[in-house]
Amino acid sequence: MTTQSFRTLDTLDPRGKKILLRADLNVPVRDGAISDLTRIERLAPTIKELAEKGGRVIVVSHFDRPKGKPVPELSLAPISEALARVLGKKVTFVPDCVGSLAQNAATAMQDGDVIVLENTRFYPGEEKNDPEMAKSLASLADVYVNDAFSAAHRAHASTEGVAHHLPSFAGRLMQIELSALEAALENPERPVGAIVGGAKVSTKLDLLNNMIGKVDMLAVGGAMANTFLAAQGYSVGKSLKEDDMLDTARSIIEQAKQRGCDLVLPLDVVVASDFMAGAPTELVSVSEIPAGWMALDIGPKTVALLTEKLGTLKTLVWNGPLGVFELPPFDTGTNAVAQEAARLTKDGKLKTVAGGGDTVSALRHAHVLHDMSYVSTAGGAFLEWLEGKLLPGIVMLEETAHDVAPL
Ligand SMILES: Nc1ncnc2c1ncn2[C@@H]1O[C@H](COP(=O)(O)OP(=O)(O)OP(=O)(O)O)[C@@H](O)[C@H]1O
Ligand SMILES: O=C(O)[C@H](O)COP(=O)(O)O
Repeated sequence: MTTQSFRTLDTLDPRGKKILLRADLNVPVRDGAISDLTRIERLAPTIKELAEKGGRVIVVSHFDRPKGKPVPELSLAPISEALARVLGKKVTFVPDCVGSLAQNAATAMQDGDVIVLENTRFYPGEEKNDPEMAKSLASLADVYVNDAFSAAHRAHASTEGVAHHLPSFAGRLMQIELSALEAALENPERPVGAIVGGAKVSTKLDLLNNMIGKVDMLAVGGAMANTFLAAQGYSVGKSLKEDDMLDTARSIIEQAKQRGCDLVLPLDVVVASDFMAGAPTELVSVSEIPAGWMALDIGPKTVALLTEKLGTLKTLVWNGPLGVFELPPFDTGTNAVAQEAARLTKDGKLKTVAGGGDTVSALRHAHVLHDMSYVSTAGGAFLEWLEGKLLPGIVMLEETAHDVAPL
């Protein structure tokens, strides 16, 4: 999968054209307000470029999971207002996506106008990738631009189906996301390492297997590491672990050896008697986790080991926290390693690419989010990409790249 294999805005003259722009306006909302504008801010350059060149930009997106029915609280109306503020430009919201309101609004557009249509997931055809819904969306526009890397793992009408019916292009954010990910894993400056943390081996099995074949060093942290430690015969008390994954963990350890991947596991951990702030804690070696206690963070010897390993790398991919970062003091290990990665990145010694919802929260919590070389806007799509899966939204852009003569 390479960015060269699909068309970009470099070969699109948008003047006078109606452009169906698939964005990802699925922004986090807390207490009724957007809590993070990153996705909107990262999308804005594509819209600005298209509108400033005289394109008529019809933005479509899903928001949350309304399951094919209109849910008033999940309307894109307030998000289109936020988009207007970020763009510093009028944005018209259309409370419809495939019906006559959308058709009329698209027809009435002038060069440089931007409209946002209602949540694509208010319609059952979206997630079913219904060809009728795809055709209906396509009928609104002359060309399709997909700028939603973070939704590219979904084969939906607005991410995949519509590209069968219109000349299709990758937007600027899509291009940037793919270039950054390719630079980290497809053609990285070596040595390349990965930090994979989080809760469960079972949800990251494909990712671990794919990483082993691609990286020179793989550090496993978080509760996932407990499963690996248990697989090596350590007693991990009442730490979160997956007993049905012990054989799998052993096979990953063996595979890593065979493929020359340095698999790094914790040497020491911070344990607590209870999963709560203020619970008594102890720092122990992984061979001394007391019965009835749980490992909730990596310890200082592990931080020192990871610091040493990071110093040998040129490229680092990070997904998943190394401990329960939401509950101090169990954020200490994640914070320390994140700050070291940030320091090396700022010094120009390391290229760091991070992604995933919890990972972004953990890096923000460690105050280093903006010090990484690249932080993906994607959660699930980033994980699937790390797993080595083909993402339908991107496959479609590639397959249709030569269908219609460039506009
Ligand atoms: N030692 C541990 N014990 C229990 N939970 C842990 C431990 N280390 C990390 N976690 C928890 O793992 C969770 C993150 O894991 P999860 O696999 O769900 O997310 P993720 O894959 O990092 O998220 P995303 O896909 O959004 O990047 C965090 O809530 C964190 O508290
Ligand atoms: O937030 C995301 O990861 C994307 O917008 C996809 O959302 P989904 O998991 O609801 O398909």
